Amino acid sequence: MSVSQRSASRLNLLILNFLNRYGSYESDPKWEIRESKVGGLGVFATCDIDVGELVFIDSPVLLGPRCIPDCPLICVSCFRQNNLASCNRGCGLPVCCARCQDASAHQRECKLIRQYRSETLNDISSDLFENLTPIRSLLLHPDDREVVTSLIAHNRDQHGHEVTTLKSLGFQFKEDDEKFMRFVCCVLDANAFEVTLGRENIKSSLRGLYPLGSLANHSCVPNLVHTFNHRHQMVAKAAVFIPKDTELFHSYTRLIWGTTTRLYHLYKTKHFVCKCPRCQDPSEFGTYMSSILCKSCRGIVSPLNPYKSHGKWQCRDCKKVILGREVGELTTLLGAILRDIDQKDFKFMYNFLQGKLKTVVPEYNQVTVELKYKIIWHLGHKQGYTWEELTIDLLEFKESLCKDILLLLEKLRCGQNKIRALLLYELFCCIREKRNRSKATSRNPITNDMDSYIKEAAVIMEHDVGAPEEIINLLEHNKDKIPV
Ligand SMILES: C[S@@+](CC[C@H](N)C(=O)[O-])C[C@H]1O[C@@H](n2cnc3c(N)ncnc32)[C@H](O)[C@@H]1O
Repeated sequence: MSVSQRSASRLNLLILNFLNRYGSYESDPKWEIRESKVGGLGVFATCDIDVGELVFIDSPVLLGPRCIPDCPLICVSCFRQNNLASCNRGCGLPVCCARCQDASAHQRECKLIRQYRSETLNDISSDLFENLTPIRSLLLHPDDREVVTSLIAHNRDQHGHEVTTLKSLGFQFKEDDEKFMRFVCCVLDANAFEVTLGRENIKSSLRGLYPLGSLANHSCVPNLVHTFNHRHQMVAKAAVFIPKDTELFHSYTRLIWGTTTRLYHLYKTKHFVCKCPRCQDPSEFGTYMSSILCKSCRGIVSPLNPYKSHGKWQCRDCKKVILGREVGELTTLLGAILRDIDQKDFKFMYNFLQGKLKTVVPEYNQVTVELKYKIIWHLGHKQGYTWEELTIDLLEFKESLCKDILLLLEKLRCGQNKIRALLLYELFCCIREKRNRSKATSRNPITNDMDSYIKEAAVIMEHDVGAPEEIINLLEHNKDKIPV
């Protein structure tokens, strides 16, 4: 499709037909594709949408492994991780059983691979596995090909390297196929989502191209929350109340990153400068997530202009001005310590959080927030710190960290997002553990908020294949009791 044909009305028709083909068609959709003020086309609400309400369900037009170094291997048919062996027809892709090996979709890609690379492989090729998704695009039905061709593509040098890797593995593609695959790589880089697989012991995830999902633009104050269900469909719900005619936004970055990091990440990966209300506010809605503390008076130092992180930063209290370079150096140093921390023990994390960090950055600085997040996932989960092993003090410490980050998310106007759901569940587990112990020692129960925490978590994570098992069971067995 040429650029001039890329009109909103054409895209509406294409996407509706696509959803129809894949069984997620709605007779009265709550969305419409229109020209966006932020960039190109976007998706808009055609009616008021309540918080938590379903906005759309989208199917992947293309789904396959992610192209990241050392991506954990999974079966290319069923995406499971167990009993992997190389396909015995010699394509070099991992499959888990004869049924997956004989699945028609795999047979087609296997044949194509053997056609394009004469050498047969007896072992699994992880290079081929990581670069399989563009090969899959050659097998698209012409109608789906038209959908892919209608999506925007990034055209910088960094995109399309997957095809170069495949050629270095001995693939000799027809010219048209190579051109199309390179284009698809550029479309994937502009639009693809990371798709969670959900099984708790699977570390891998997929790369999926969701036509409707990908037409929604980005905001760091998103009004959509999306999850993936067991059929790998994207389920988009309203994270906040969305009035009619409002543009629908996902977040393409992590919500608990500060503005400097988010802007850099969005520019590097998606090549645009976000102008959302959070990015424009030097205080980030009063959270000061990118800020540091003033060396002179311990006041909060924030950028005069968030879009010039290397420009001038000023202390809110003593008004002293410093250069962004100084802030950058401290943030880089703290970031490096944080990255290293996985190997260190809990005591180190605890002392760093309660000690040094408090003297150099404000309480919601992104490094502090990331460290608190790490500690939350350490306590109750890691060896030596399982729920039963935690002291009451540690349970209460974890509880306070969960509440702290939930408050931050509220300040950031995030609504019903996935981090909120996970934190609510962790909070529920803390309080349940405390209650169980107080029962054992016949003291009175401490609190009874726990039911509301798990219920809200369940409402947010409905349709989420990555939800904790207890939430999935709750949704399956107590449907009537949960106000979904
Ligand atoms: C997944 S696409 C979104 C749909 C796109 N607007 C279109 O017309 O197809 C991502 C691209 O949209 C643009 N975009 C998304 N959010 C944006 C924003 N907040 N500000 C500016 N451009 C944005 C950028 O070009 C980005 O690379």
